Amino acid sequence: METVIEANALNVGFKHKQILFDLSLSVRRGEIYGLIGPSGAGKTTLVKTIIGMEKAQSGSIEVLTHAMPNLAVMENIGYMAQSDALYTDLTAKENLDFFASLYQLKGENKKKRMEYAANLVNLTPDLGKKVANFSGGMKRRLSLAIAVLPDPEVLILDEPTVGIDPELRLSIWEELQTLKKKREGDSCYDARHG
Ligand SMILES: Nc1ncnc2c1ncn2[C@@H]1O[C@H](COP(=O)(O)OP(=O)(O)OP(=O)(O)O)[C@@H](O)[C@H]1O
Repeated sequence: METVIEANALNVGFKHKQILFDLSLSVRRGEIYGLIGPSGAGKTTLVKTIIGMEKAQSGSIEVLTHAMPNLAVMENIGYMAQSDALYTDLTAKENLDFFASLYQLKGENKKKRMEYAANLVNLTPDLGKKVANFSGGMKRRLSLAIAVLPDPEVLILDEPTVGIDPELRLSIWEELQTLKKKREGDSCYDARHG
């Protein structure tokens, strides 16, 4: 099976602190790859290095066979950050619409993807509400909806179900499993605490 994320001998650090030491990993197409570790271990740092937001001091990182950072590859990665990057003055629907446009979605396909993503996280009834009035869990759910919007080949989720109730958490994981089976094109990278 094709490798979609390939990290080799990565060393990443900030000023005087080394965070990742000689780290290598390989994620194949269709694989759900979970990363578990204590707070501060470097999970988010690794995620950011994979998508090209942090620079490695040495080593290499390729996504979909391209060295990162690579703008075209970025468009094929759904990324849900640990802290929600949402426009709180806009409604949930306006946020989805904005990010859908960033992902170059248009017309009927854009509408379908927005409906699918909102439904995935049970936010359809709340689409008209301003995000400023959302709870923490609702913001997490909207962030997850945004990550899946473009139907990406690689889905990177940093603690996706924190603050989401157990029932919805289960249904989100079931849906991610379905996505993986259905498309064989989704690779999920999930960072969470052990
Ligand atoms: N931009 C930065 N500048 C300096 N230090 C940083 C920076 N980003 C992260 N760190 C440090 O790197 C270490 C790893 O942080 P990181 O966020 O990757 O951990 P984590 O495993 O994701 O933790 P958590 O589970 O709490 O989110 C921490 O000690 C953190 O303070």
